[in-house]
Amino acid sequence: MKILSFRDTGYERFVAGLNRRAIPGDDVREVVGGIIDEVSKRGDKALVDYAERFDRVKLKPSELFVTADEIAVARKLVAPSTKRAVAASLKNITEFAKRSMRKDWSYRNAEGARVGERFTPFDRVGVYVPGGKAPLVSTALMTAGFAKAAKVPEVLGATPCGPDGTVNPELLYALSAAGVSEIIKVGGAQAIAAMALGTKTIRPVDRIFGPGNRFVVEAKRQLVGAVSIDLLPGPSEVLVIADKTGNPDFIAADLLAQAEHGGDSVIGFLTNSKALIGKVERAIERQLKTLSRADYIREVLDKGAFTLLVKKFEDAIEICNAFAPEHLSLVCEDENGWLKKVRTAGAIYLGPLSAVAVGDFLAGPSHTLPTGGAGRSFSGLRADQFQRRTSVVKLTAKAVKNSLETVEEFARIEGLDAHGRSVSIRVEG
Ligand SMILES: NC(=O)c1ccc[n+]([C@@H]2O[C@H](COP(=O)([O-])OP(=O)(O)OC[C@H]3O[C@@H](n4cnc5c(N)ncnc54)[C@H](O)[C@@H]3O)[C@@H](O)[C@H]2O)c1
Ligand SMILES: [Zn+2]
Repeated sequence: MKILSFRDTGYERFVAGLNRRAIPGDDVREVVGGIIDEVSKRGDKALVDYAERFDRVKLKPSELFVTADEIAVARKLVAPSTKRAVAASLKNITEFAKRSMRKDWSYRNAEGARVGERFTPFDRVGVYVPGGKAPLVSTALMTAGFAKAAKVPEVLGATPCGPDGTVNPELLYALSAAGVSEIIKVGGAQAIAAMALGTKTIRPVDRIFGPGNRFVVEAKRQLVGAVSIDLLPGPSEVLVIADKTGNPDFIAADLLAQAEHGGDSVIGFLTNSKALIGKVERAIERQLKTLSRADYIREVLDKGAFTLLVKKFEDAIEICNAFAPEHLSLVCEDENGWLKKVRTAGAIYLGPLSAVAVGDFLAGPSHTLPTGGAGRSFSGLRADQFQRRTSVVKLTAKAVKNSLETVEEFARIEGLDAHGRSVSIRVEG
């Protein structure tokens, strides 16, 4: 793990580099552009070819969908303890979603017109669940669970299948428990293209949700316009900010948990306590010995982890706001005071006991969060993103009359006579 102190040369440059913009590289942009093009021209045939190339599976176009039988088998295979865990997580998700959903409202404006907003669920959405490295059961819930809470009638799930053509039964169970109506065994950028553009067998959706690797994220970005999207949730990251009160064992555990997410993970630890850095390092070494994937985690830490000794605690908060971490663990005295100063983090875990993993699986807010600096411009996935918004305007005779003078003035300036007339005619009549 890289360790830098504010006294070191290179510190300023490193910190400046943490002020990121989520701009994809040329290579990913081109690869994904090509995939979208192929799917739009060759539809299901392209999906079958990419499944063979990237997921090493031979499928026929008729085998792209998970069958009702496969779901039924998954339901039987899944252990009661898994069913309980899925239910516990869905319960919190549903309650959290209910509270963040937008509600219809109206009021009378200055001229006496009734104006308001109406919210209706999207008709058909797509939910991508990554499947490249692990069956992300929790991600199925943290996306589709919100669609269900918002009462979206049609939810198309997409996830890559294994070389034997099957999808992990726990994942199938979770998708079905979260109310997904159809599931395609398609991964990567090609899945996003298929959901956005449609193919012979796959009907297109109105909006696409869910995280993925850089190919998935880039496909969502390129297809905005054909569909809308939730956000750009890519490879996971954590920033831990602690003062001298930080518990080194807990901090080490969170950093190791984050590293477990894999190759592209970014893991940062910021503190104004030099003593804590040494303690956390030793705790990491101690805990690594007890973990089954120690070698792998060590590699991820070497590649993506950094520790910074900042001069003042507020420097850490400033770096955090520039970095816009997906997850922030904030452990310090006066945590509520410092909390107010954090603006760009996707999700904040407050205090020593708030393990990020509880948010990953259970707490209620979606773990689908902006990464790569996108937290400056996007928020995490929310239930109200599954609602389409429409405004409603209703005029009474009095409101038309009261509106006339202002409308006529705008109509005159903009040279739109017919607009003025369409209102005056209602007053005269
Ligand atoms: N930000 C969040 O909220 C959040 C939540 C969960 C997961 N994630 C992230 O999602 C990611 C999941 O990644 P993953 O790879 O395991 O699964 P994935 O399903 O996103 O990607 C697998 C697919 O990528 C495509 N692919 C692989 N190599 C390719 C190549 N060279 N060219 C073109 N396409 C290629 C293949 O089609 C494959 O099916 C992780 O980085 C994880 O951190 C983020
Ligand atoms: Zn995690």
